[in-house]
Amino acid sequence: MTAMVPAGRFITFEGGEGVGKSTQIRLLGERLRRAGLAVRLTREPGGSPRAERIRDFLMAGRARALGPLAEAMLFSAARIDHVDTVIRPALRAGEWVLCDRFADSTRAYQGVNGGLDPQLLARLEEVTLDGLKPDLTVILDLPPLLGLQRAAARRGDGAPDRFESEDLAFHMRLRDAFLAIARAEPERCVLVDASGDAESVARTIFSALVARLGDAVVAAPAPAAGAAAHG
Ligand SMILES: Nc1ncnc2c1ncn2[C@@H]1O[C@H](COP(=O)(O)OP(=O)(O)O)[C@@H](O)[C@H]1O
Ligand SMILES: Cc1cn([C@H]2C[C@H](O)[C@@H](COP(=O)(O)OP(=O)(O)O)O2)c(=O)[nH]c1=O
Repeated sequence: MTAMVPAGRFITFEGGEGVGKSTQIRLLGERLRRAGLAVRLTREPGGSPRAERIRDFLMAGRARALGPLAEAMLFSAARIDHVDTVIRPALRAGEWVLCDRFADSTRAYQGVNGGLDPQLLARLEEVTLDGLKPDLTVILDLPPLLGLQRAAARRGDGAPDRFESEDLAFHMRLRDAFLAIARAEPERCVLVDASGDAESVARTIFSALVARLGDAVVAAPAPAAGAAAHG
């Protein structure tokens, strides 16, 4: 008889450009590993070999000419592979999956991007996720100009990608779209002010996580002596 593995937890990070998602995922991942949990960091679009190929196409802006609906479908196609081949198997194996962007990014970016019927987008999300729902979604909030400045500083001389190059009005609407998601689903989402330094934002996120999923964090097996905090 095989021992029952407790199911993992699925935590997604969302927000506009340069809000600090990658930084915070890394910090939370390190902290959860130190607590003895098996942690998997992943991202969208991408996260599996097939989805990464779709990512390259999307981020180069090559799907833009196909129009907003086709672009939304490509993000969803990448997500189906990522969910099936990475996220669900990891959760079944008891891992804590931390994902940099997920379905809320399609709601916000493709919703703001243009003229799509919200009901159609909602239906697309439903068939794409097939019942999968994050246990917690951290929405990082920052004034768009600040996020774009952070993203530009990170990029250096490189060209802005498909959505960084949209105008400021787009990024203001995007912020409102994420705030609306946080308001509409308070049981799933936690809204975090991302304007502080990385360590203080990380502390806020960890407190929220303990408040929402505390039992699971506390029930984690103690890390083995000398265990690496990464890997
Ligand atoms: N709290 C913070 N304060 C200032 N700079 C930050 C903070 N968090 C991240 N950064 C920096 O801002 C840039 C974007 O952060 P990143 O984590 O890559 O954001 P995202 O994944 O949301 O695009 C990086 O250069 C990062 O080092
Ligand atoms: C997952 C997803 C991302 N996106 C956009 C958001 C980002 O501009 C881009 C992902 O690029 P990425 O380099 O991961 O950006 P960031 O560091 O801001 O997370 O794709 C969508 O438009 N729809 C989606 O469903």
